[in-house]
Amino acid sequence: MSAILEVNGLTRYFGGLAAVKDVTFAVPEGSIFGLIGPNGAGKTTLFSMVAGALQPSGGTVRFRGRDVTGIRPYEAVASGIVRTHQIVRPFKSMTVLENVMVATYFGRHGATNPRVARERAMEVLAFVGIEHVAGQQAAVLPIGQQKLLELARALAAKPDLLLCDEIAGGLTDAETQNVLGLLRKIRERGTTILYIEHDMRAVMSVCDRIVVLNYGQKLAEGTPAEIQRNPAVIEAYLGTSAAEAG
Ligand SMILES: Nc1ncnc2c1ncn2[C@@H]1O[C@H](COP(=O)(O)OP(=O)(O)OP(=O)(O)O)[C@@H](O)[C@H]1O
Repeated sequence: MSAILEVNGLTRYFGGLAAVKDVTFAVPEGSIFGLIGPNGAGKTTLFSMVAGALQPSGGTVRFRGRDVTGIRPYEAVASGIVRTHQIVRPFKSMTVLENVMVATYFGRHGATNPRVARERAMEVLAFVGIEHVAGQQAAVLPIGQQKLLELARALAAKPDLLLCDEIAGGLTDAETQNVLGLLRKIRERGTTILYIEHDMRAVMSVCDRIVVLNYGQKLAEGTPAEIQRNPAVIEAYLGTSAAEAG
């Protein structure tokens, strides 16, 4: 299977701190690819560089073989790279439907008029299962539905590569299972997913392959089974929880 995304030697400094340092991996097209690591490991920084929100200090990002290092966020979306945010940020005074309609105008094959935008937005809301709250104000949704709205907004831009940042954070077990089912369906429809998640059970159950970051560097890469028995990964996580407990 060919790689849709290749990051090579990707590096980002904040002052003297290397938040991401010399990270290299390739994401196979059509996979769910996990990005995990203890707090502060550099996951969101790496995501932001792929999404064009943050300039790398070094290294390259290639998407479908094309060098997209340092592109602007709108260029990333236009080329098919779309992210969700860990902290969801809907337009709060707009309805759920309006929030998704806005997103349909962006991305490849963007909507060209309100009728198309509305139709497409309703389709996406039905896909994630919140079409029944389409007319509600986004601000009043409970967290579970806010996360689904965040996912719907990203999908409305028709990504080829969906960057999914802790979509299961703060959800109940049942809500998490629902979201994981949606990620699998999204993969079935041909969209590749790069997935940051703290919930280990979620990551292990849904990912085809996983990269582990620690202190900004790649610590390990492999299948969920390989990662679960990797001594360096176990130590990084136990070390973190021991430090937190202390
Ligand atoms: N804008 C910034 N300015 C300065 N330092 C930053 C900035 N963004 C991130 N950092 C630092 O870079 C490191 C990596 O942070 P990052 O948010 O990428 O980690 P993470 O793995 O996503 O963490 P978490 O799991 O807690 O979300 C941390 O030490 C963080 O404090």
